[in-house]
Amino acid sequence: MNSCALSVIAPAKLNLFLHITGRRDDGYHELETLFTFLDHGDELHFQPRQDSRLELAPMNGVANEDNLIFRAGELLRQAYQQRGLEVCGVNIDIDKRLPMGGGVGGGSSDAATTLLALNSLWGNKLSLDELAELGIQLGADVPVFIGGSSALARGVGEQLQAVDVPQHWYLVVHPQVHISTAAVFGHPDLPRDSAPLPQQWQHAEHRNDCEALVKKLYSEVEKTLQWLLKYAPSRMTGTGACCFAAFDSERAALDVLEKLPTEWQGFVAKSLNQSPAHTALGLN
Ligand SMILES: C[C@@](CO)(OP(=O)(O)O)[C@H](O)COP(=O)(O)OP(=O)(O)OC[C@H]1O[C@@H](n2ccc(N)nc2=O)[C@H](O)[C@@H]1O
Ligand SMILES: Nc1ncnc2c1ncn2[C@@H]1O[C@H](COP(=O)(O)OP(=O)(O)O)[C@@H](O)[C@H]1O
Repeated sequence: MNSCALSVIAPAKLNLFLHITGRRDDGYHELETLFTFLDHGDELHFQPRQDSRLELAPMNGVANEDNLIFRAGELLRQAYQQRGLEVCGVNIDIDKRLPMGGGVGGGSSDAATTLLALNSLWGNKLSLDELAELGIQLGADVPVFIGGSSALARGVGEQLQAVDVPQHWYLVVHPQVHISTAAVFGHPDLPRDSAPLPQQWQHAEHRNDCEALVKKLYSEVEKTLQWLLKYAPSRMTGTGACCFAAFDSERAALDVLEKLPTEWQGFVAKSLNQSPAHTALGLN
C-alpha cells in the first residue's frame, strides 16, 4: 500500500427538519433545513497512481461516468489544471453502505469526500470555500458535507450557518423504496409556503414539508413512520425514503432495530456535529 493512500468515511446526513419556504425561477426550492451527520457512511479509498488517470472501481447501479465520485474528481482536476497545477492520478474504490436515493445524502457525501481527499492528496491548494463552490455544481447537498459541521442551511442548501445540535442515537430505517428527489420537488401537491424560521428557531415547530406528500405517494414510508412512532419521536429525512427515530442510548435504539420487520433495512448510528471525513483529514 502506498504511504500516501487514504481511506475516508463519507458520512450520512439527516435533515432534522426541512421547511420549504419558496420556489426560485429556475425551479429549485428555497429551504430551511437542519443538517447533522451520522457516524455511519460509505468508505472511500484513494490510492495515488504513477500516471495521471482517475480510475473508479465500478459501483452497482451507477455508470462510472455518472458517478458523483468520478464527476467530483474530474471537476477538481480541471480546477487544479486551470491554476496550472499538475496532479497525480488516483485509483478510487468504495465500500457502498448507504442506501441510494434514501435521503441520507450518500451520493453528495461521496462527492464531498472525494473533493476533500483529492485536495489533500494534491497539496490542499483549494480552500474549503472553493471546494464548496465546485460542490454545489454537483448537488445542493454537497456544500454542507464540505463545511463539515452540523448546520442550518438556507437557499437551496448553500447558505450555511454552523450550529451544534444535541446528539442522539438514531435508528434509521429504509423502507426499500427508491424516491426521486426531482419527482418530489416537481409534484404539484408539495407545500411550498412555510413561514421563515423565527430568530429563536430552536424552539419552533419542526417538521419535514415533504413528509405528508411522500407518505401519500409511498405507503411503505407511511407504514415505516407509523411503526417507528410507537417507539420514539420519528421523522423522514430529505425527500425520503429513510425515516429516523431518536433515542437517548445505543441500547434503546438497538432494541428497536432487533424488532424491525424483515422487509425493511435499518442501522443504528450516533449523530456527530463534526463530519468524520474532516476528522480523518485533520480539517477540524
Ligand atoms: C432534499 C434534500 C435535502 O437535504 O435532500 P435529499 O432527500 O435529496 O437527500 C436536498 O436538498 C437535495 O439535494 P441533492 O440530492 O443534492 O439535490 P440535487 O441533485 O441538487 O437536485 C435534484 C433535483 O431536486 C430538485 N431540487 C433540489 C434541491 C432544491 N433545493 N430544490 C429542488 O427543487 C431539483 O429538481 C433538482 O433537479
Ligand atoms: N456515488 C454515488 N452514490 C449514490 N448515488 C449516486 C452516486 N453517484 C451518482 N448517484 C446518483 O444519485 C442519486 C441520488 O443518490 P443519493 O445521494 O444516494 O440520494 P439521496 O440524496 O436521496 O440520499 C442516485 O439514485 C444515483 O443515481
